Amino acid sequence: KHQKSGKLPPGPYPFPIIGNMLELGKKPHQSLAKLSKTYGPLIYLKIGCLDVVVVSSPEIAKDVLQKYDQVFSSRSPPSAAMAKEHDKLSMVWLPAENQWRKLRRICKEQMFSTPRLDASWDLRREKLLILSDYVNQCSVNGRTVKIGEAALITSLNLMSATLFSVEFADFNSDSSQEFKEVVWGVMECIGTPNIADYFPVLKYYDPQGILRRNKVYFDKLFAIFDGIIDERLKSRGTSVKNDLLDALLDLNQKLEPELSRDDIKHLLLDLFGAGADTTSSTVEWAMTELLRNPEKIIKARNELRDVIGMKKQIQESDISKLPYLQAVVKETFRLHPAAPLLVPHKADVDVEINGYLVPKNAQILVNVWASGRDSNNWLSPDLFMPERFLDRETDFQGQDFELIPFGAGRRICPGLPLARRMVHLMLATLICNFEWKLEEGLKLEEIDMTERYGITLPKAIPLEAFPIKL
Ligand code: HEM
Repeated sequence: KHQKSGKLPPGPYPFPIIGNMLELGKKPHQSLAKLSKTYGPLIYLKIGCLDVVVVSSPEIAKDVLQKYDQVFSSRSPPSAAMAKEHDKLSMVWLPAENQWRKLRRICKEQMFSTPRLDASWDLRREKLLILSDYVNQCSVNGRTVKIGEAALITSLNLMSATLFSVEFADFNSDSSQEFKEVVWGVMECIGTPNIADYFPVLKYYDPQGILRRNKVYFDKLFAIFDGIIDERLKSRGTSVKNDLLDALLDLNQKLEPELSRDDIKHLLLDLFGAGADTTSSTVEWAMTELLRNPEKIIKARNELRDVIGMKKQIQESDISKLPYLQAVVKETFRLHPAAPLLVPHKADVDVEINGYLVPKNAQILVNVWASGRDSNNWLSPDLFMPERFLDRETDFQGQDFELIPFGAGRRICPGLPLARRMVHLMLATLICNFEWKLEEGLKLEEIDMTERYGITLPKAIPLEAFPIKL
């Protein structure tokens, strides 16, 4: 039981039983940003039975994610994550202890380190050609491209290439549709506000049926993974792929296995679940901002042409030579962080922050969406202005707390190095050899900018535009 002596952070007055639940509304990141304007950068809410503490300034985010990192690195898994005992096996939801540390280490060593990523680049290269061919076809046939969908299929392709050299999501195939829908379904289940998360007695009743739906999606996904694993086990004798799946199976087949088959399937689920939608919605927002700002897309294209030349395919090693494109990506992360409240952390013990008590077991939300749009941190925060990053060193790798779309500290997104490559590559592919026209009659300033809240923050109305081959 936590000591009641300390003073809780300020916040709106809670109603009986539901507490401040109604304050969250349909877009919690926006409602919470508003509340922090009234109550300050550290606020306290009671949501049902849950203590919730919301952080909205870089300074306090640094306290939580760096200074007191150790006591704020647990999670309280949402009840949707209990499907197939995912909460007990998953890198995303495990507490920051041994099994979690092992999974993070394996991912880093086998997949996300620079040498590993450089070595798997060839597998990703052709998936970008598929994207470019698809856009080209749309241009020939005078059809629009749904940017978010094309980016999602490409993310799934790039990730399945990196993870197990297999292609799931061909642009037209049935299997791609199914895989895409399953991944979307999982995201929706985890992202839908679930009353059972705020009233633990409801956990086992699953009043909204979210847990049941999620189980069905997990079963489908595991059936796909089982198929891939079985096939690989058969072919391993004769051919070596040397991808993540081979590395995981090596660990599984050691005399004293480091990973069970279940561990492997839950890990793959985490990687696809956490990586696909975040990456593709970032690309969709970047293209949306660029289409609204024609002079900026031209600037980005000119830079690409200077550096890589016309018609040539971008290489991952080119990214570091493209400061303007990098600035476009940073500016997109500032205004449209894919996980606006990060993934909730949990306090293991009572901690005093900024003179206030953050009680044990409180859920900690870091509102990176709010600090990205806060005029205390940014000049003209509402303007899309990549130029602001050209003369400052700020990066999104977890050191500069005014820009932490991937979090910071020990829970920082492990997929960051791959995500960084994928986002730049997809954008470069879409920008370099194509001009984009909006649908008939739609004016630049009419592009809808509404966000749809979930665990990620995609555009509510998908962006569609006509490509014109240059
Ligand atoms: C633009 C793309 C991406 C963004 C914005 C993003 C953002 C994030 C954020 C904010 C977190 C939570 C950090 C925290 O708890 O404080 C996270 C966790 C995670 N991300 Fe990403 N991510 C992206 C892409 C990826 C990719 C491509 C992968 C894998 C291939 C991935 C795998 C994960 C995993 C496994 C976790 C959980 C880590 C843990 O709890 O220890 N993410 N990501």
